[in-house]
This record gives sequence, C-alpha cells and structure tokens, in this order.
Amino acid sequence: MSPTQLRNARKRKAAKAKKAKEKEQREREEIRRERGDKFPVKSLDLSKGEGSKKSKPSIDPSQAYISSPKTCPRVLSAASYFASKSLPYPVHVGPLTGWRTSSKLAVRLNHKGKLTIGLFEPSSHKITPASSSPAHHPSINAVVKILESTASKIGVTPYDESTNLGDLKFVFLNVDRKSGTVQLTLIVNLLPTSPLPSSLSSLTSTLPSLTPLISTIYVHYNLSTTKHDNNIFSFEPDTWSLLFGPPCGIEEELEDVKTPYQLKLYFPPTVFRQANVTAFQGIVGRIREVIGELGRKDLRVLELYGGVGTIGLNLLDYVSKLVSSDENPHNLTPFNTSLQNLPKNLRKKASYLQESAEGVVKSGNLSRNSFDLVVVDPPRKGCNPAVLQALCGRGEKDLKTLIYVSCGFDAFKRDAETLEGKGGWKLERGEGRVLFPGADAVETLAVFKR
Ligand SMILES: C[S@@+](CC[C@H](N)C(=O)[O-])C[C@H]1O[C@@H](n2cnc3c(N)ncnc32)[C@H](O)[C@@H]1O
Repeated sequence: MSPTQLRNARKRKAAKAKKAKEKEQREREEIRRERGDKFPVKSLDLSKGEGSKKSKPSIDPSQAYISSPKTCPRVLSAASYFASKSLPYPVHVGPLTGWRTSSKLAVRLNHKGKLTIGLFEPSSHKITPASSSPAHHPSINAVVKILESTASKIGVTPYDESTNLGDLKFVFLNVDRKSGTVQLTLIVNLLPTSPLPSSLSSLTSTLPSLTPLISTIYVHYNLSTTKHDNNIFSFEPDTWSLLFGPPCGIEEELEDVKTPYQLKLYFPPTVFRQANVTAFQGIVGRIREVIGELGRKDLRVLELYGGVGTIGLNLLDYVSKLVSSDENPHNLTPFNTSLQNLPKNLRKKASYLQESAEGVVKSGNLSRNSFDLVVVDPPRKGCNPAVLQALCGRGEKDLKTLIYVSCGFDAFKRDAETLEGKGGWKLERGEGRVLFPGADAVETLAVFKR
C-alpha cells in the first residue's frame, strides 16, 4: 500500500469509528428521551479516565425528582411561564410506581459478561438491569426476568457496539392494561431477508410456553449498517414480522375518558403509544371538557400528529368532521379498525390522512376555511415551522380554537410565542401532567383562542 493509500485507509477507518460512536450515542439518547430523561447522555471517554473507579456515582435521571415530581425544573419553568401570562398552571401527578406500560430496553453484556436487559447509566457504557424498575408495570419486570434468563440459557448473543456484532439489540415491551399481558418486540441486528439464527428462533418458540404473560411476539429487523441505524425503529413494513399472537395490537379503552360511545383504540408496536396511558387519559378527558364548553356538536376538527387518533377519536360526539393525520403509515389500520367498531353515524364523520403535518398544511388543508378547531400533539421538538406558519395564517376564518398537547416544554414556549406574536392567538389556559414521575419532564395541555 502506498503512503497515500495508507493515509486514506486510516482516514476511512477513523470516519467509520466516529460514525459508529455517533450512532451509539443517538440510540442511547433516543432510549433515554423516550423514558422522559431530558439531558443528553455523554459517551464514555476512556482517554479522559471516565469510567474509572474515581468517576462520580451517577444519579438515574429518570428518578432524580421522584420524592417531589412537581418540583422538577421543567414543571417550575412551565408554571412560571404561565404565571407570566397571568394564567394558572395546575399540575397533576398520577401513581409513582407501576405506571410505565411501554418500555424500550437495551440488550448488552454487563461488565461480568452476562446478558443484561436494561438501561445505560448516564455518562457510561455500563448497563443497569431494569427488571426491578418501580416505574415498570409488574408484567414488564416479570417478562424481562424470564427473557434475560432464557436468552442467556439458549445462548442468544447480545449486541456489542464496538464490533457491531451480536443478534439482539433491544427489546420493546408493551402491556395490555386490561389483561396485564405483554406485547413483546425483539429488535434484531439482522436484515429482514436473513433467517433468524437458531438461538433467536428457539427463544421465540420457547417464550410463550414459559409464561402466559406474553401475548404477542414481533421481530423488528434493524441491521446496524442500514440507513435506519440511527433509530431503534423504522417504518418500513418489511422490517416487522409477527411471530406469535394476534395482529391487531393492544386494544385500549380509555376508561377514565367519558365518551358517550364505546371506543377501542389499537396499538401494534409499530405505532406511537403513550408510555403512561393511565395518566394521559387525564389530558384526553380535559380536552373533552374544553370542547364541551364550546357547546357545539358540529365542530370541524383537524388533528395533526394524531397517532392512531388517540385524542381525535375521543371527540366524535362533538364534531361533524374529524380529519386525523400522522406521518407514520402504520397508524392507518389501527385507526380504521377503531372506526369499524363504532356506530355508522360516528364512523362516517372521521377520516385519516397518512401525511406529515407539514404535508397536510402544505396541501392547503388549513387555508380553505374548513376547520373550527385544530389539535396538535407534536413530538418533543414541537411543531414544524410550516405548521406554525399555517396556524398563523388567516385563511381559516372559523378556526378559533387550537389545542396544543406538548411533551417538550422548551419547544412549546417557542411555538406559543410565534402563535401569539404572528398568529393573533391568545393563550387562554394550561395545565401540566407529570407523565414520567421522577424525571425532569412535564406534558402540557394548552388552549389558544382567537
Ligand atoms: C407525541 S406523539 C402523539 C400521538 C397521539 N396524539 C397519541 O397520544 O397517541 C407524536 C406523533 O407525531 C407523529 N409525528 C412525528 N413527526 C411528525 C410529522 N412531521 N408529521 C406528522 N406526524 C409526525 C409520530 O408518528 C407520533 O405518532
């Protein structure tokens, strides 16, 4: 090899290593973000002596405020923002334990070389077992224990970032709150075209016989070198395979939300599901109250970032038309399945657009004066600029109410300033729901009027 070739080869190697490190960082941050932990997880830098015995013990960020969840910095900052607008900001906290019915966990070797299912400690490569987490629904802890011991016995190889090898990367567990059974997804380091290695097929065939707690097993193929490798999940349909159990996903009835009709929502693992469904019901219930106060049964409602219609489908008795939308193509089947179970007079009011929120507004949906009310429930980064621009536009003369559900308070504040500044909206009320008790996080329900 010539010196230039050698230099280039070294550069390529360094670039590859950097990319792998960045990918690992993104995966960890995604898992922490999903759990409500708001600060970034630093990579372990061995060159600086991190990870040595001298390094400070880390606090689990998801439990940092557990003794007083309402005093976490984000709740305080949200309350002071609303106070600056002379508005109250009541904060509700649900049960402190057993609330998490959805959990993504990493599968790695621990420092003793034992397969472990858990979370990374902040600023560390150390994986901490998650099977005793007080936040978890008991079924999650029970299944994680069975999974850990069975996978170890069978010889499943956990993923290793340093080599990019190992079959099982993450597990995703969703609890059906009614039956307590678990919808299990194994996220594997394989191409969808690859057959499952014998250890993984043996694991998937053995698990249901070991516990009645597992209702469903999916495999999600997510090879680390594919274009999806910075996400734990991808939308691609051929990357998901149902190996055991019924296909419709978890059936949810939001028992605290008093709709005058029976609504069943469906959650396969391919769609967004609130990690704390029980507490989220409070938000849906309050939205019904806010809308009920309008005293109308003929509202034309647009739902952006709607998931499977978790909010919108709970409003059908107040609307003459609901257009629900989300970018995830996997939402359409659950949405339609929910509709099929409804009486015809309600069913015919609702339709679904599989489209990004920015796509929905760019196709002119918010400029033809066809909506009275918009509900947005964007991800942590808040509304897309095009969505904000459309909400600030004046084409929708009848659009007088905007309901904003936010899981990222900083982005909400930014969006609220734009809506009030450019859009002529007025923030009229708000409230907080601590959906991740212990973490520095708050879900805000805000109502804007104009
Ligand atoms: C916080 S979740 C809320 C979903 C639903 N309201 C619920 O409670 O189940 C945000 C949703 O936004 C969707 N999403 C993310 N980015 C989007 C975009 N640019 N356009 C449309 N939907 C998006 C996700 O697929 C997810 O379903």
